[in-house]
Amino acid sequence: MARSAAVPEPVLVIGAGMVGASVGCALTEAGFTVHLEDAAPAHARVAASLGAGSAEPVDPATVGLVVVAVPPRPLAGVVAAALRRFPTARVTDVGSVKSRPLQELQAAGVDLARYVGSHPMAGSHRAGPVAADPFLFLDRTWVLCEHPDAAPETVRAVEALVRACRARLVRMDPHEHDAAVARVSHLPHLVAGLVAGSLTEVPLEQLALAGQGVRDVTRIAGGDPRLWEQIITMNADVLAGELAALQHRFDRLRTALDEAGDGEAGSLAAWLEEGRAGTRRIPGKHGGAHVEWARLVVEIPDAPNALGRLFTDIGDAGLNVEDITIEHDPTRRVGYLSLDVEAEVRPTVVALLTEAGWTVETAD
Ligand SMILES: NC(=O)c1ccc[n+]([C@@H]2O[C@H](COP(=O)([O-])OP(=O)(O)OC[C@H]3O[C@@H](n4cnc5c(N)ncnc54)[C@H](O)[C@@H]3O)[C@@H](O)[C@H]2O)c1
Ligand SMILES: O=C(O)C(=O)C[C@]1(C(=O)O)C=C[C@@H](O)C=C1
Repeated sequence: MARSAAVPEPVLVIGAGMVGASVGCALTEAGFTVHLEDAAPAHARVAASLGAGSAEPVDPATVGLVVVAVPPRPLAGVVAAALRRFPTARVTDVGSVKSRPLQELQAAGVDLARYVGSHPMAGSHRAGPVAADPFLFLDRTWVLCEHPDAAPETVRAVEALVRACRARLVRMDPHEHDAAVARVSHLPHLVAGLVAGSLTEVPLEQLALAGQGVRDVTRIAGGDPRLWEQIITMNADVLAGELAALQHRFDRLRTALDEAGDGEAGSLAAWLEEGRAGTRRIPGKHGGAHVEWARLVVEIPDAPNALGRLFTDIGDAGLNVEDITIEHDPTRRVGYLSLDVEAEVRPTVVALLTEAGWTVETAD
């Protein structure tokens, strides 16, 4: 992988957990020298063994960039200490909340010329270095939250970090950032927790029916409660307003349900339609507009290289497949490959594959 210029080296990642170790892996993969430090030294060692950098101490005078990837509560203290310990290094952090840590640093009178906060909008419900992924940030948004005291070279160093991790840079004021993540990250996490929490009271024989729907809605609720308690607490003021708006939606749902029970399904249909409209507003890949995928299922004979032939046929036709899943028929010696393609090209794909001799089932 080619090195992108201007990430000041060596880089020191403080907090070698899921995000820190992923930053280390991405930078190491891009050819940069990375050192790792963690309050739990075993985390730094595990991250190093996974290719995130070196767990050996670094000469403080040489450090070019410090990436602080610790939980939100200790974050400002760790940033302040890093500015003292590494006198020529630029410092950033990847914390999920941006206003409170900045306020804490400003209140402590820290000189912030060498610090600017940032936040990669990529993560996982898993914690610790074992969840590290060098491609975590690939084509994901990474928010840079500038403040008036940040020196231009500091901003440039963090821009270079984002580029080296192959993410897409977005600039936002810290307050604006916290308002946005309250809506697109923190509130969704709380709502997932509401649904998942209610599952603790569902009998096991009912849970046995769980399909993909409930898994999709609850996955993020599996995140580390110790981390999320800190994220939510540090953005609690903004979230209070979001919860009030949600309560209003909830009340509308109650009324719509009562009306539906009385044979008047109009407002329930409108409520559901609004939900669907919301899903369509979420940007698609590469930050582009939402794209509606259409699914088709191809029967794959249990024969040598059947999958290879299918992908050759798809590739020869110049078609782009967005996602695939494979299921095996329990009774016949065939498998079923589900292909997600752009809705508008589905008829073309069906026609081409049928012509090439494949048995294609469509949902219609
Ligand atoms: N989890 C996500 O999806 C996600 C995504 C983007 C940003 N973030 C942010 O990234 C940061 C790290 O989150 P994570 O998911 O990697 O958590 P994690 O629990 O996987 O890792 C945190 C690491 O920090 C270490 N640590 C804690 N206090 C420390 C201290 N004072 N000094 C040095 N090391 C310390 C822990 O031992 C742990 O290894 C948080 O601020 C979080 O808000 C998380
Ligand atoms: O994918 C997940 O598991 C996440 O929750 C990642 C997620 C998000 O809400 O998108 C969570 C918190 C972070 O601050 C950034 C990213």
